[in-house]
Amino acid sequence: MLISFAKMQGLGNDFMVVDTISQPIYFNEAQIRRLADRHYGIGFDQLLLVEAPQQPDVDFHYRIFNADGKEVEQCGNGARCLAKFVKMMGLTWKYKLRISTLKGVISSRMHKDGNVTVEMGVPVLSPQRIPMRYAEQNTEYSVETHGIRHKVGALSLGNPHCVMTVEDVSRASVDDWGSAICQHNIFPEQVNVGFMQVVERNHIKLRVYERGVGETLACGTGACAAAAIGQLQDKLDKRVKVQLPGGRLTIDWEGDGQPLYMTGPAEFVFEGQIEL
Ligand SMILES: N[C@H](CCC[C@H](N)C(=O)O)C(=O)O
Repeated sequence: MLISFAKMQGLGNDFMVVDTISQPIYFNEAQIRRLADRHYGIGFDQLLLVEAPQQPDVDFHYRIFNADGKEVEQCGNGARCLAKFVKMMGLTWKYKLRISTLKGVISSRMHKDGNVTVEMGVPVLSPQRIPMRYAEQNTEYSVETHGIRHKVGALSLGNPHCVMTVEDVSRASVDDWGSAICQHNIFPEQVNVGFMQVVERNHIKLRVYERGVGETLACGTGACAAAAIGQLQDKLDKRVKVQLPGGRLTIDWEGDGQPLYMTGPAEFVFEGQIEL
């Protein structure tokens, strides 16, 4: 069976995007892993499936699968690419969309300069709902791996994130510490691990070890998590420029109980077909 897809990327975080409205298709974990392979397959960090809405006042439903084949709850860079994809493919004429995911509804707005702003929802801070095995909610938690006690902030944007502050991101042990913390038993569903360097109160550098992928060039929900955790720890202001290896996002957050807004680019790379 030939499947049409688009390859897209948001600051180098790359995606295979499939319209499953006009071509109803499902992929099992093994197929996703094969397609994600950068030698034997198409190569991507996440697979995004665009589906018809499952509830009123929503334009599309959107399913997200990491390169390891597992379905996850949210993807920020993917949401910007999806907004551009549905417009490009003529699935909508709208510039503002409401998009449901596994854990909630987000909304996107496309700007004339091609950038997309996504309202990413209200971050969840209670440990039990991240989920994280900690009784009390705090702005900082200790997570010990390899005899090192890491201090991290943690929250959920539908998907779980923790963020540590480092002096210099270019020297952070992203792979070693990232994989150890990601699989730490304090996070029953694993976790995305951010390494944040505070340059100024409105500017950070960030690298992210993503659950189910490893380090990516950019992570939209990771940028949101770092901006919010940095604000909660009184290190950052309400608007933060987040410099990731793949490029820059702007994150706005009015504080606890309010939604996060992420603004950045979304690029179409190529369209193709693949035999499943
Ligand atoms: N790896 C993440 C999903 C993708 C998030 C990222 N690509 C983004 O832009 O938010 C997780 O397992 O929760």
